[in-house]
Amino acid sequence: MADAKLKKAKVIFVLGGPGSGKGTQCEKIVAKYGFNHLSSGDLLRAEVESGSPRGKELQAIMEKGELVSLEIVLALIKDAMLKLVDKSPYFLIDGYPRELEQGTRFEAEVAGCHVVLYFEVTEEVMKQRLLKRGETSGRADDNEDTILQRLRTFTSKTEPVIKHYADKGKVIKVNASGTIDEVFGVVQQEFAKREIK
Ligand SMILES: Nc1ncnc2c1ncn2[C@H]1C[C@H](O)[C@@H](COP(=O)(O)OP(=O)(O)O)O1
Ligand SMILES: [Mg+2]
Repeated sequence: MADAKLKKAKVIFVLGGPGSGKGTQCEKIVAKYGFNHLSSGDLLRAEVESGSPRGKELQAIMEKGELVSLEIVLALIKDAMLKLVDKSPYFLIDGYPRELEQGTRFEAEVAGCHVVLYFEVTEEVMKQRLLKRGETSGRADDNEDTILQRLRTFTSKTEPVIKHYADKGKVIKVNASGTIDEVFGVVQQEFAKREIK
């Protein structure tokens, strides 16, 4: 059920393949605009860290590069949003929706989608960035086999989500192959065009 408190929420779905720079750009957006940032991956990893039975189940799924159940992700995001909505109405929802049903269920049960920020970059660049990140991230899924599986999951499941929102004129497509500051420059221009501030 949608919560009245979340009516004022302005949701920005942040999408892009693994390693496209979603987390990096969200950090820069938060620093400049003060928006709330929720990464479904971070919320899930926090659940794993907690060592709960649900966390253990989640870990097994994530190590295979598969997607976890819709109900769990939705509940984690909604709880987190309720705690933050008084701080800023804008929410960067990073790495969600991963598949179309996640988007439609989110819009029905949590809040509407204001806009989708999509970071586009080639698979080769994503792979290189992730292998580099894997040297220090400690993330179990930053290894070559899992990376390939995650890229495949992105193409088959998440690209249709982008198409769905593009058909509604809601997608801001950003070429994410430049430097971090170049990419952020484009993000700021696009936000200004849409009076996102
Ligand atoms: N524009 C850019 N140029 C070079 N490296 C970048 C970059 N944006 C991000 N990175 C680095 C930071 C990370 O080590 C890695 C993946 O970035 P990330 O923000 O964690 O991606 P995502 O959250 O989309 O998986 O690539
Ligand atoms: Mg990330």
